[in-house]
Amino acid sequence: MHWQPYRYTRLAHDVNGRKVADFPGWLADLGRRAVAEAYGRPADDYEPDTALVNFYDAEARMGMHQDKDERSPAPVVSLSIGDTCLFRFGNTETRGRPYTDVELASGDLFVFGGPSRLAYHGVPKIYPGTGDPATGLAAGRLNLTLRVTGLR
Ligand SMILES: O=C(O)CCC(=O)C(=O)O
Ligand SMILES: [Fe+2]
Repeated sequence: MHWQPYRYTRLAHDVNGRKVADFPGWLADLGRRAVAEAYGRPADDYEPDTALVNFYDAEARMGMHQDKDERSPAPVVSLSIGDTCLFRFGNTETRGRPYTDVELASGDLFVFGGPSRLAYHGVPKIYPGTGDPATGLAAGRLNLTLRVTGLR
C-alpha cells in the first residue's frame, strides 16, 4: 500500500501512478521478530503490508499525532537509521502531557502495540551529525514504520 496524506492507496498517484513494490519478506520477518520480542510471545501472525519511510534532514520535525489511518489494531514497528532524534511518546488522550521523551538512535526499534498503539507521538528534534555514515546514510535520519493497513 502507498500512503499519501492521509490515506492509503494501491497506486502511488502522487509519485508515478504505479503500483507499489511488494513488501519485502525479510522486512516482514524483522517485524515479526520485533513484535515477538516486545510482546514476549511468537508473532507468526504479524503480516505488515506497508512500510512508511520518512526522511528527516537537520531541521525536520514531526508534530504530535496518532497513527490511525490503518483499519487494523496490529502493532506498528518503527526502525530508525542515521541521526539520533528526540522522540516524544505521549498518551492516547491528548497531544500534550503526559509524555515521555526518549532518544532514538540508529538501529533502535520501537513497537507501538496494545495500549500504546494509538498513543500520540512526534519527533521534536534531530541531532545532526550523530549518525554513522557506515549505514550508507551520510546525513539525516530515516524512519521506517511497518504497518498492517487492514486494507487490501
Ligand atoms: O520518525 C519517527 O520516529 C516517527 C514517525 C511517525 O510517527 C510516523 O511515520 O507516523
Ligand atoms: Fe506516527
